[in-house]
Amino acid sequence: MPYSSTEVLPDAANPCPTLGRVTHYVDSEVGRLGTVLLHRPGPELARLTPRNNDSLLFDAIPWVGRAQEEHDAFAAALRERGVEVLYLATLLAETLAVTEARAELTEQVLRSPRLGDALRRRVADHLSYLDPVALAGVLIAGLAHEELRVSQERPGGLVYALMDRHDFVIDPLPNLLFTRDSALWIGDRVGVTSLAMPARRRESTITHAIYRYHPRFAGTEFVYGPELEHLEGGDVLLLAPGVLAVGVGERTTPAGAERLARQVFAAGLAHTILVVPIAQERATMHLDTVCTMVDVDAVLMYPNIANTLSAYTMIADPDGEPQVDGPAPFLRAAADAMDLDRLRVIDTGLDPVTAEREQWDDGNNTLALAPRLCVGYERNTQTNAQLERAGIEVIPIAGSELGSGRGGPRCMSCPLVREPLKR
Ligand SMILES: NC(=[NH2+])NCCC[C@H](N)C(=O)O
Repeated sequence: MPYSSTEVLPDAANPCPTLGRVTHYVDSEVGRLGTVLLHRPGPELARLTPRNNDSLLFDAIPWVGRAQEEHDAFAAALRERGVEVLYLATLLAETLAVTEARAELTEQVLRSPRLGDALRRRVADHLSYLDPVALAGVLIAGLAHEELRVSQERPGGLVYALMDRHDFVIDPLPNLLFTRDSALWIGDRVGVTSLAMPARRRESTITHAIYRYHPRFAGTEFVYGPELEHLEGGDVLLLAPGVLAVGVGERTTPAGAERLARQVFAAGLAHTILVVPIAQERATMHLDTVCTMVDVDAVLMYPNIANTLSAYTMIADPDGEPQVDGPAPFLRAAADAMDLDRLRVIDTGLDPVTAEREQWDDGNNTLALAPRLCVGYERNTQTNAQLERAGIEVIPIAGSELGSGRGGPRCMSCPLVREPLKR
């Protein structure tokens, strides 16, 4: 079955420079991690206030300097294990050196109907003077009312005059930190996702531009686009080569899961998609908040739902049309699709209260660096102890500030290269 192409195997042991064409390839959650995309949090986090943190999807006001230290330690832990770390802001600045990319990203910001013509002209003029690094900074951290100078020669019009001092002319993107959600790789193709929450929609204009215009990604084919039905990367797990699980709930819609199935079937990237309904709540906004993989046949799962999670199985009929079957218990359906007798479950909590606390703090959201080796937040002591007992090594990282956005190591990383799993 042509669901993965073997001609494009990457050399994971051989890190590549940011510029120049490289082969990217991911066919599982656990194959040895070669390259990952991170975003070091910056001034966009300093935009969070008690007035806007809810709509910007943060549960607290992070201490920016400490969040950066925690993030640097996360990146260092990955590099120490031979992982190439790419930074989104660097790729964005390099992308903005391409004239079409700069024009497109600027135009997308200016298109906002909130601006009005006079302010739009003023913002266009302001942005036109910025070099690629500074423009990348504004696209990420936004532009505050106070940061835009207006005068008689450079008027901001009625909109600027009536704007609250605390409003943004360009909204910041504090959730770019969670690079998992705005794009995903399946095999050698990238999918730019379609984010559900208004505070995050503009993120995919950035990932779309990077993957279309940055020389490193020249020729990469797309398996999903931001104009399609809602789909977020945190909901997509590559259970095994050819087998995907897609959570549907607060973010990814059933229509998004069905669209992804059509696209991956048409591209020959998978033969089975398991669609997993999850509660439409903040605590379980993505499938990866309750389930991540830690070995080729093992998942770390929130115990309070492990036995109630169900799945609809989609396979392609001979015309490529998705056929839906189920629901069936998720663990059974997954094992069948993965051709295993059973999927091992590492239970995260000892009692329901500890489980609930550690799930909230992203205990279930681990990033596998290889089979049986993962990164997890150190604060989830009981979850990590359970993992160690099950023979999974945990690299603990601090996340007291990073965690205030409700995302753990998996959310904060988008793998671009993993060693292919042997089938
Ligand atoms: N893959 C994930 N679980 N991502 C977590 C994203 C958290 C982010 N604050 C949001 O609400 O969108």
